[in-house]
Amino acid sequence: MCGVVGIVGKYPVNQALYDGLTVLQHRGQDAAGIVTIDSNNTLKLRKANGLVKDVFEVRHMQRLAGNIGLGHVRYPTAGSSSTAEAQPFYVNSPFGIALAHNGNLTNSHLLVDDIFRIAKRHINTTSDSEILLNVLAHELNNTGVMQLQPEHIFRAVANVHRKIRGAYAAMALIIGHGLLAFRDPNGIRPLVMGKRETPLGTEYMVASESVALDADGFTVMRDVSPGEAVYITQEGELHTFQCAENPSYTPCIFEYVYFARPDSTIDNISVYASRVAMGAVLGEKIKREWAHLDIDVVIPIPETSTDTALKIATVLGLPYRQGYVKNRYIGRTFIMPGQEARKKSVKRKLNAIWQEFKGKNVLLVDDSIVRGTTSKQIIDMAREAGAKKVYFASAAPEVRFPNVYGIDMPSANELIAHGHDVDSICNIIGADGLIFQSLPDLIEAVRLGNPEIKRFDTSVFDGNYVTNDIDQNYLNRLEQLRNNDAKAKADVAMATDLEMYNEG
Ligand SMILES: O=P(O)(O)OC[C@H]1O[C@H](OP(=O)(O)OP(=O)(O)O)[C@H](O)[C@@H]1O
Ligand SMILES: NC(=O)CC[C@H](N)C(=O)O
Ligand SMILES: [Mg+2]
Repeated sequence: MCGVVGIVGKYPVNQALYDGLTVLQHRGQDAAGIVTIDSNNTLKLRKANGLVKDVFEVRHMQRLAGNIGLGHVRYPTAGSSSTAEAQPFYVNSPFGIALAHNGNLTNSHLLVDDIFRIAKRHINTTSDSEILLNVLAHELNNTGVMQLQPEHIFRAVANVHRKIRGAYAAMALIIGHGLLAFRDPNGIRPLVMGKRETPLGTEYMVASESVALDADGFTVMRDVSPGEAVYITQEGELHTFQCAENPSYTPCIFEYVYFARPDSTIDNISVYASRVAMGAVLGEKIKREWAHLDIDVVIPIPETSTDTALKIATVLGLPYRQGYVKNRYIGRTFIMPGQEARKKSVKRKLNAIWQEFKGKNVLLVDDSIVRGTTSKQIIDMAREAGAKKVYFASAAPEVRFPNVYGIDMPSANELIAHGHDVDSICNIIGADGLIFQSLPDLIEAVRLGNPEIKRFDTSVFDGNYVTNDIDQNYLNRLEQLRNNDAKAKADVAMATDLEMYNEG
């Protein structure tokens, strides 16, 4: 998952972009970048590996001049983790365009050849986002005009929709024009727009999550619709248009389970309320199926599961205790790039308060069990702290299928639930009992917030991919490209291609 933010303002936007990225940090911890257009119509870019606070020093911020810009935090799902694939990407023709992308294209392997043959465009990295930028650039070029009008831009986006598949919430700065943002026709990844009034006029902002708008004092106008494009000219005129032929509203349900911040509202659904609702339905299931168990206390696994766990405790009429303390200086473990890093970080990140465990039957609650890295270690910790019995509940169903839309779960074999039933997962993680939310219950909990959404992308749970273009061959290829070994090799290889991107 990545986070994107773009602003067309009346004042310098560097600080607001930085602040927006800081509150989207949970969506990507590997790299960050900002690009602005200054008063000479020059793009100013800074991107590097690392957290937002480490990537941008004062000298970089001073360089990022201008009233219009965009930013990105990266969690790689294609290519490597190297700086060369940090975003935004840039192409000089037509006009000068810089692009940032959240999501993952599912036909990028088919597009590279076409781009070279038809558009004579060279792709220098293995990032799907560089491909997306070049497809967009080619379509903008094909309009044949020097000064693009909104209809030219929207026609270009319509053609991009026709050519690319997969998930994309993307935004581009076009020199001499403005900021363009668009969302894939299934609305898999989130995108929201807002505005802020100033003495010099209205400023607009588009971002992955509403929390970025809150942080910058923008009010939410609405979500960008699946397939829709939003174009804000450099002068601050807003244009929107539905560019997809057959849009469908099928957002990724995993945003609500894990990715998004609870204080965000995505597609009119409060992430926080959806997590509480997940606790309500799972609490009822536990009541029905585990009535015979003697649970003393409900303990969340910080951070994401806390809202769900509190609700479960309320439904069960049991105490809720913060039995684990989270080290606030360690990031999210799941979105770390390699399994070794993830494993090591769990113990550095979480520590048990033994008094909450000693002699008790505890029910641990997590939002999801994906590779089982967290649950296994956390259960060991509970036992070491003296727990008598350790039961485990997951607010999401078993994750059995790879994700192809911007979450880095490329290989079914890395998933603990792949090929295992609940009893054997329970054995592997070492729990005395394990219960999962059912998929219909999860969907119901999230849909409560917006019943107009008829379907979510639930592919990691049921293997039904909303873009209808994923077959076993695709999944095999993905697995080969992105299993742990392949990723490590790609990182080493790309690291030697970097120098051209490495401006200080
Ligand atoms: O089964 P696994 O492969 O371990 O993945 C699932 C775990 O990873 C995430 O936590 P993370 O530490 O990333 O973030 P959080 O602090 O937001 O919960 C998630 O909340 C689960 O705890
Ligand atoms: N998680 C994402 O949205 C990743 C975006 C893009 N596919 C990349 O790897 O950079
Ligand atoms: Mg967690």
